[in-house]
Amino acid sequence: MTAQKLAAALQGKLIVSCQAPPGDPMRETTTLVRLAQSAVAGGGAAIRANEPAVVAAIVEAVDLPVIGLWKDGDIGVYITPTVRHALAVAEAGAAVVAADATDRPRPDGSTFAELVEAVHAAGALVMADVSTLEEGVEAARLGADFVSTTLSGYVPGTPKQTGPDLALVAALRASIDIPVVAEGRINTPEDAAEALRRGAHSVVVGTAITAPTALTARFVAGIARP
Ligand SMILES: CC(=O)N[C@H](C=O)[C@@H](O)[C@H](O)[C@H](O)COP(=O)(O)O
Repeated sequence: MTAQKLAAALQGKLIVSCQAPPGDPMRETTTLVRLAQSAVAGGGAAIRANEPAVVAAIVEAVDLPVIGLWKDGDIGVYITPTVRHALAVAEAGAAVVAADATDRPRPDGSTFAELVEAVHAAGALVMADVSTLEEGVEAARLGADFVSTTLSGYVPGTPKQTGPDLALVAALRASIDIPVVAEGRINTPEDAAEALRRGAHSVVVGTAITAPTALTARFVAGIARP
């Protein structure tokens, strides 16, 4: 699919992230496929999913574009950290490969520009997961098709917030021409609508829809006696 066609399909729409952390009972391929099917039934416009085997199973099971990634570890650059990871996600059938586009060193010594080139050569699009305005501007210059605020709050020096980084959404929207995706800590439908008002092209929601362990813990903390 071309970037223009996909962007048109996702404008103003909800992308549902169907992931589960290591050790979580939901981290099982058929369970994650069911989550993706539920996202389809509820009106989601695309799925974001982790790991080639899960991406492939969801591509097979649902008729929506899949934004794939491959998390490896949880420190430094861990979202699709190398060209090898990116190509495996593209080969699994993802329409879009999401990858860390921060300015930190990548484990294979490659550059984000090389990843973009390799993914495009494999026939997929690229979503740049960034933590700052500068990274988003650079990712757009390097040929990313979408920029997402995924990593704001998770990279040292970026604001720790309980909700989405709406200031980053607005700043990116004012600075680059490619679609800006709001992602990270979108906790409510109101957060999602506000992100669109602030200039997001689409919104990605994960935890608030697909993470019963984290949601249960949130309620448990909410009713704990002080
Ligand atoms: C920082 C990082 O590793 N983010 C990951 C990226 O794929 C996922 O763990 C998040 O669930 C996803 O970004 C959606 O965000 P939220 O779950 O807050 O709606």
